[in-house]
Amino acid sequence: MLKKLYKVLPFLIIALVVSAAAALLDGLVTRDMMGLLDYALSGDLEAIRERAPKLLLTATMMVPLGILEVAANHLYKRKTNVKLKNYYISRVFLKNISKFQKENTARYISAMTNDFNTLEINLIAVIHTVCSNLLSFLVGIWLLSTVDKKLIALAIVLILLNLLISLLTSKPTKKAYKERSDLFDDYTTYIKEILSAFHIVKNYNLQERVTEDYNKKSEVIQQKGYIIERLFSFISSTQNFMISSSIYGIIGGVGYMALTGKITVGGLLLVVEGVQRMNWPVFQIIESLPKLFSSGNIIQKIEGSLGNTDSHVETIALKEFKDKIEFKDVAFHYEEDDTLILSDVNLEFKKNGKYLIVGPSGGGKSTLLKLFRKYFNPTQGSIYIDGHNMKDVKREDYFLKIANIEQQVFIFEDTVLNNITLYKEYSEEEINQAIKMSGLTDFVEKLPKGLDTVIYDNGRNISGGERSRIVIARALLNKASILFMDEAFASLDMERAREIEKTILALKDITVINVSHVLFKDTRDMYDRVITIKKTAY
Ligand SMILES: Nc1ncnc2c1ncn2[C@@H]1O[C@H](COP(=O)(O)OP(=O)(O)OP(=O)(O)O)[C@@H](O)[C@H]1O
Repeated sequence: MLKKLYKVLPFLIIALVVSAAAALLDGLVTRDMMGLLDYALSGDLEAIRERAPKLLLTATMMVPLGILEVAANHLYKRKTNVKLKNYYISRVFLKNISKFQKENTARYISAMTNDFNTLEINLIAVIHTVCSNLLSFLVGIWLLSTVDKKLIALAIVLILLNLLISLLTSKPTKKAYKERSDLFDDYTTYIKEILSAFHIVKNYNLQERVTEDYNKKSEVIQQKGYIIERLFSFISSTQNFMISSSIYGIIGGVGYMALTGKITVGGLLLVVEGVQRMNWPVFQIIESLPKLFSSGNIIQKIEGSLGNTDSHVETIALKEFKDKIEFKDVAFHYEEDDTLILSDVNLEFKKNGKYLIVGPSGGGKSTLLKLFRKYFNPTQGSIYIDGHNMKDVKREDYFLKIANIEQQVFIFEDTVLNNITLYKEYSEEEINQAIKMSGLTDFVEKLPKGLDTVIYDNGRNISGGERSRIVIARALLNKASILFMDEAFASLDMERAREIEKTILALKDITVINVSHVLFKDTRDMYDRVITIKKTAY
């Protein structure tokens, strides 16, 4: 993940160059002003007249440079945030479907919200803060060195002292941030759960209990936030003390030099100004370093959520489904349980054939479909597509050939049209045909804006049957070679289900594999084969 930061290095460099220019210009203005003060005290009006316009011009340039500095910093932060988030989401989508489904999605939500926010503040902003403050600090040293080079040694002592505090405090800071991030994972899971179970909470009058639990969890998170703040206030006050003592030491030293006539009044003020200029950057750097160090743990945690990816390399490209899919001596059990769900499966599915899979509840029908869909590989035996072991077939090629109609329907918060086409280009005729075949014509005609009507919140404003017909239209439009259906008609009335099933079974150029509890007498004969799965696991 850190490697991605190299890609935004040019933006960081631009931001720092602008910051350096602004700090240098500021330093020059300060130095020249103190010079003018010395001329004023010595009554040299000629020198003042000569230098004042130049100083005024230089000082005016500070305004546009300041604006540019803010803009460049903002650009760097924006680019970096977007880059890291892009990297994360694209890696998440590289995950195998089965592995992803096994994990708690709250982990990703927490990473994409809380952990990325922490990184934005503790890593992305801090990298810029540390570098730009270092530049301001160097300008401060330069100002001191124009008065007396020995003062640089004092500045170095100041840095070392504060660096030591940072290192000493970084360990507890790291720990507190990691604990807080883990707490956020649990918290997100919990919120996700109570919101998904909203109706159960209301129906069973569990509001009080849930509110109490929620308050307790919020309290723990707030407490952890308070511990982090307390830690930082301790760090800041110790640093304040160290920095103030060092500054007073330096000011005392140059005060003595001024009294003994070793430096001018302008020089004295320049030293005070230089020290002040070093004070703020040092404070900022030291405050930021523990945050920067704590980012390592968060990055590790984010990277951890990206693990668990399939390492098997698929080598076979599949241009077209030409002939058949065969299950040869296939047995399967889920990773976390040794009980065989399927065993001795020897089946052949011909291209454009129509197959119905029936069997008892828990018999393994959906599991068989998951093997078909490449969510899992068989524990024993193999599945072949056109003679190629399915395990080695590139999933992106295979997924282009298949369409799915499942019981669990997902509808995007978008128009009916986009939900049917899934943002791909189809002709009007193709779209109308899919709408007709899935029995959506009446529904679309009644909609206030027709196909442009927006469906809200996973289909809140439409019925279960309408949602499932949208998904049927989506699958038909996709013109896949193989259509997998898992209790696809469960939310439809018998009449409509039978009608759509007939339409689908009448399609010539598609292989249909339909898992269903229900077997209609009048569609039975339209299938090439009805396969009954027997329950293996008891
Ligand atoms: N992800 C999983 N991890 C472990 N066991 C699972 C998993 N999914 C399903 N099972 C188990 O596998 C068995 C078969 O489940 P499956 O969903 O394939 O059956 P099914 O025939 O489709 O049932 P139904 O008709 O009730 O949907 C069940 O005993 C189930 O508990």
